[in-house]
Amino acid sequence: MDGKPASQYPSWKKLEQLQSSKKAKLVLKDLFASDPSRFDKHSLTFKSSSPDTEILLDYSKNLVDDEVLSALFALAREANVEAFRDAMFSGKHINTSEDRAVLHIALRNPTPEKGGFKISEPGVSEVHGVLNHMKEFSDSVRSGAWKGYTGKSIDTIVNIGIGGSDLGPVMVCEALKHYSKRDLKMHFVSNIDGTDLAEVLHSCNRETTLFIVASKTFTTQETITNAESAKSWFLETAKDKAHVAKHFVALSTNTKGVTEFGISEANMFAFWDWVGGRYSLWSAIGLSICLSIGYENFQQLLDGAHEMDKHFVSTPLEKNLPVILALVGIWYNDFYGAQTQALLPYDQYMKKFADYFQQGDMESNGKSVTKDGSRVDFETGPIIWGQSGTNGQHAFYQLIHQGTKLIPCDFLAPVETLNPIAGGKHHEILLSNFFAQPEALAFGKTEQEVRNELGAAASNEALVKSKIFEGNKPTNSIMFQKLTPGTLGALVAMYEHKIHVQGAIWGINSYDQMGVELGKVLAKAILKQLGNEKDVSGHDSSTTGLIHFYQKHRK
Ligand SMILES: O=P(O)(O)OC[C@H]1O[C@@H](O)[C@@H](O)[C@@H](O)[C@@H]1O
Repeated sequence: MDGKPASQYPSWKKLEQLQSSKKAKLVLKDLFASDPSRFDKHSLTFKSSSPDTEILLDYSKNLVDDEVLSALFALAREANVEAFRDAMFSGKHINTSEDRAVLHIALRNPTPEKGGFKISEPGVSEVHGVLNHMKEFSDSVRSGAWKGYTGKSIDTIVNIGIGGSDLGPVMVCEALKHYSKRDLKMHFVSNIDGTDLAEVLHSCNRETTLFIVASKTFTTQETITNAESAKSWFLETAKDKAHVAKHFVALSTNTKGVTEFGISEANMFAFWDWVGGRYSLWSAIGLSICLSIGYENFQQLLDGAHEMDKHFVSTPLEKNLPVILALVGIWYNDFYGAQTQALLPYDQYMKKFADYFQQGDMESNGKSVTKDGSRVDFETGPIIWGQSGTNGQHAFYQLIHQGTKLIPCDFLAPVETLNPIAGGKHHEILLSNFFAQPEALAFGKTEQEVRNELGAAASNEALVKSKIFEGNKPTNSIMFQKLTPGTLGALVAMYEHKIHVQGAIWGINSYDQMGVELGKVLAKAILKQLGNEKDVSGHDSSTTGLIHFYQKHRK
């Protein structure tokens, strides 16, 4: 909690010993054979009544036994995970490098009278006022009452933002498309590459398009440049700058930047410096989500997340879903040398889930010094990747099954589909794959099984070897009833807290992102030198050569 390197905890040493002494014994086939109640022992259900949500976490297919699990829970206790969690929830400035509280949990917190957590930090009491503003505004746009500069209703939303000001809204709008207003087109522009904006503008009508400029700092080069270009495009026909107010709104913590851009404060939706970009979808940054699915559904998303917050705060570590995910993740990341973690949702609506948590996890825990500035002597955040099933099966699962790398995987699926087409046939096939993959990964196929299958062809030794599945590949399986806003909120919060717990154990600051700065600074300096070959200075020969090549060949 105080930045002590994790490798100094007694249980860390114990886990190292367990890994080397037990590795050969931690074989899923044997663990399941010797304990018929393994699933019952190592699966948990999260339930919440508001909104109605149930999530099953089956972590029985992990390379753990009771001794390993108890050492992992001991590690969490030695690292003061509970105290660190409580420090976050009470508004302590756990983002030490920036001296900030970390309070995305306050964004989905009901008022204390309605049972919310008591948090005293400037801004927290304003949360519900901003939510009301978001409700009023989104209701008015969705009902058609909000008119563009020629008196027509809005039929197209363009969210301009990048990183946390893009990925959360994109992921949630995609995940909850089933609940969306289908006649309101949603677009997201993030890249500074002009192609991103240009392609979106092709399908927009200036009279009926609303631009949301989403930027916590309102200084991000990509977003401000895209927003300026969108404004110029709009003014090509709207002409009068006064019309901007009907077509541009801002989501930001920077009132000055917003008003200087030409958006009035009345059209600004505020949030606060204690909301990290990658934790901001619950804040005003979620306005595009409200517009797409309506405020009631957005509120359900927040409520689902809050229910998971309550679970995280009040459940003993041994029954705590985010804690268990974090600990088994650490087991592979730090003791088995696993470099990555795959997120594999068997729900097409969740196709952006892994992309979203690439930022969520990798920007949070991609750190190599602890909070007190020591270089870590262990591995921190994993590489997060994945895509929706079954597409991944026909692309990269080969490597997970038979490659040389250990890839712990989380499989996620709904019991019920939102699109039961062909009498539910698609969903049954989808789920049969969801059940089959972790089974195949865990139990594999032996040489003998391959020989029996091949019959006479088993004389081809190379063929036999190529068909063996070693198995013993660890997975978590997560099932939920169906993808409702509340369930999605709970799932996202579960992974947020997983990241928090891992960061706490590693002693790193999960809430700053210094690693994104250097490239930005260098790009600004280089931009000034691009005009003239003679201005290019201060670089290595490779960078200079590349810039000169560009300058020589540009038209
Ligand atoms: O929301 P703004 O301030 O434009 O930042 C957008 C993104 O910028 C990046 O450099 C990171 O720092 C992200 O965490 C952040 O989400």
